[in-house]
This record gives sequence, structure tokens and C-alpha cells, in this order.
Amino acid sequence: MSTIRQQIEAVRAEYARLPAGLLAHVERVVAEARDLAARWDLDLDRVELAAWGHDLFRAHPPADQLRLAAEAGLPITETDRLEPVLLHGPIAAVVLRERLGITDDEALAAVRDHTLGAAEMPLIAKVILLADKFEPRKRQRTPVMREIRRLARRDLDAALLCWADWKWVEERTHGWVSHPAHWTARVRWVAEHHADRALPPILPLDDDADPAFGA
Ligand SMILES: Nc1ncnc2c1ncn2[C@@H]1O[C@H](COP(=O)(O)OP(=O)(O)OP(=O)(O)OP(=O)(O)OC[C@H]2O[C@@H](n3cnc4c(N)ncnc43)[C@H](O)[C@@H]2O)[C@@H](O)[C@H]1O
Repeated sequence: MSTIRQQIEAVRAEYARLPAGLLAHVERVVAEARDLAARWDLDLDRVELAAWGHDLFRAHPPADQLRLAAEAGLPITETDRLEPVLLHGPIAAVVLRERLGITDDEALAAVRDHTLGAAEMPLIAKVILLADKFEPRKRQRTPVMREIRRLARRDLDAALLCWADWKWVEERTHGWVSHPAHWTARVRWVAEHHADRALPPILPLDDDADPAFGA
């Protein structure tokens, strides 16, 4: 069985066949994810492994992404057929497990869910999703990502929710459909956010005590 550092080197070697621009992005995500992981006291090697794996299939043509997803037995929704790029994380998670022998379930979940999020996410997955969204190039392109980055240092869940709000606007702007998996995650995050900030109980209405009703 290989060590985690050997697994990282094996995944990293795969980028030799991929576009230089993608490698540069992944290197930025690795640095960003390690920084955030250190703040949340996570195992840096496991986070780095997930960061290296997350975009292995990002640059593949859409037809290949659809074919690979079908070969891997992944569920393919109507939204995935319209936008096969949404399958690149799930494909990478399967290939990392089956071809590269990676068995760290939380790291694989982070790879799988880095585009859409999921209702249940281990800390590693939250860190990878957010680091991918606010690595330096992206926060230069989308300045609101700087605020989400600042928030992630204090509260990962609030940062995810803010990213989901931003994404909702992005989807409407581009005329994209919200992916069902992302919507399920978002609904859960909103419910958890409000549960954490419980409102005072609503008192029963007493119409008789209300002068407006006594008249
Ligand atoms: N072939 C290539 N050659 C050279 N460089 C390359 C390359 N491919 C990638 N790169 C480089 O790698 C960088 C990183 O790629 P990404 O990290 O995928 O960066 P991105 O395209 O800006 O998308 P995003 O940050 O939203 O990422 P996500 O996985 O969430 O989302 C992934 C995509 O899903 C799409 N998406 C998300 N939600 C969607 C929805 N609901 N409907 C439709 N599409 C949706 C968006 O188009 C988004 O771009 C690129 O910016 C580029 O510099």
C-alpha cells in the first residue's frame, strides 16, 4: 500500500498530460487549501491529495466526460447531459479510487463534490470547494470571493452559504439550470443556518386581548 505522499506524487504526475493552465490553477488551489486547512487544524497531506485530484478531468472534452461517467456507472441527470463539465469531480473520484488506489473516503468526497457541494460534507470537502472558488486568480476575477475567503477563516458553513447565494445569481445570469444535487445541498445549508440561529417562539394569537378585534 502506498503512502499518502506517494499518492500525491502519482496524482500530480497525471497533470503532465493536461493543459498548463489547468496545472497552474490546481497549484493555486493546493496552496489555498493548505492555508485554509491549517487554520481549521486539518491533516495537510489529505487536503493536498484532494486538491491535486479535484480537477483531473476538468479539461476533458464534454463527450469524453459523458462517456467516462457512463463507464464509471455514475448517475447522469438531465442537467449533467446539458453541461457534462459538472461530471468532472465525480469521474475523478472514481478514477482516483479505482486506478490510483486512493481509499480516503473524505478526500474522495471532496473531489466528487467540489463543483456542486453536498448536503453532508466532511471538513476537507468544504475546504476544497471553497479554496477552488477563491484561489488568487478567481478572487481577482470575482472580487466578492475575497469576502467569502475572509468569512471562511471564521465560519466555513457561512462561507459555503454565501458562495451558494452567489452561485444562485450566477446561474440566473447565465440561464443555467440549478443542478438537483446543488439545490438539495443549498436547502440543507439554509435550514441548518436558520436552526443555528433559532428565533424566539411565536406566541399564540389572542384576538380578544387585541384592541383592534374588540371594537
Ligand atoms: N482545457 C483547458 N485548457 C487550459 N486551461 C484550462 C482548461 N480547463 C480548465 N482550465 C483552467 O483551469 C481553471 C480552473 O477550472 P475551474 O476550477 O473549473 O474554473 P471555472 O471554469 O472558472 O469554474 P468554477 O470556479 O465555477 O469551477 P467549478 O468546478 O465549480 O465549475 C466548473 C464549471 O461548471 C460550470 N457550471 C457550474 N454550475 C453550473 C450549472 N448549474 N449549470 C451549468 N454549468 C455550470 C461552469 O461553467 C464552471 O466553469 C480555468 O479557469 C482555466 O484557467
